Amino acid sequence: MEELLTVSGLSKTFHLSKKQQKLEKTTEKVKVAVDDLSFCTYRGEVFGLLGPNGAGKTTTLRMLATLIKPDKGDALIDGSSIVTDPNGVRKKIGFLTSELKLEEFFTPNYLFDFFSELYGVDQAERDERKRILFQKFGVDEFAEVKVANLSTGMKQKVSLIISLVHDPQIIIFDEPTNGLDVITAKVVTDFLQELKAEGKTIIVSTHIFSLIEKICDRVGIIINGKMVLCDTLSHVTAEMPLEDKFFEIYRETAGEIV
Ligand SMILES: Nc1ncnc2c1ncn2[C@@H]1O[C@H](COP(=O)(O)OP(=O)(O)OP(=O)(O)O)[C@@H](O)[C@H]1O
Repeated sequence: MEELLTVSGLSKTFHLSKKQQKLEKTTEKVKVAVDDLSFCTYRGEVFGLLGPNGAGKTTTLRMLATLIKPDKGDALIDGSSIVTDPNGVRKKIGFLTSELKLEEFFTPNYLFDFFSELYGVDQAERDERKRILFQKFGVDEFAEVKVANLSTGMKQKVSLIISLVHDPQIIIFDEPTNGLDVITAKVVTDFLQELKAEGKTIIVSTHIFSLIEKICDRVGIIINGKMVLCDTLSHVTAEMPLEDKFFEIYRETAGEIV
């Protein structure tokens, strides 16, 4: 199996403002969000990063997507380093987060073309990809409607499509079904399975056990910024269901659940 993503000792600490200290209910001035994290992802697999709120999933994926820099460590994505070659990484990945805000004034059609041009996608290729993706997600009817007037689910579908304009081989999704209604969540989950069938490598973060069980080949459990278990889903669930295993590990590492 070929390692397509190799994460080595990634760490990220945030300085907390007074307001953040209050929100986090702490007097500590810093927060270690990601603590010496290492794992790998093989070509063509779906890797799930599972963890509770605040575990460090989003921070990890934002570092992999080169949106923020690690304090320590590195990750190689298809040979490109997130530290020394962020532009190389950006060409190879698609990054989607439920927090992605599309510019409300523009239409899906305009945004697709805009981002395709940004990535240097050939026009014929762009039009064909747009036709397929717009049809698959029912965006064609809304192609000329301003983002501001789209429903939340439709906005999320457009964000997903936009993240794929350059047909990336590696797709990084932060909480892909967060905030979606059940129908849209299913469309997105089914699509992830289609992408996997096409041979794409997918990294998803989630706190939803069923999503991991449905689509992931391997899973990494992250608690308090540390990777506490990383293995194939079949190994992790050999003795008990994923949810039970997760809580067993959680009690061992973070203490009793209150
Ligand atoms: N920009 C920031 N400044 C200060 N603290 C931050 C910042 N971003 C994240 N954190 C803190 O780092 C920790 C990890 O956050 P992160 O968003 O990575 O967790 P997560 O596992 O994605 O959680 P969730 O499921 O709630 O999104 C949290 O305590 C969070 O409050």
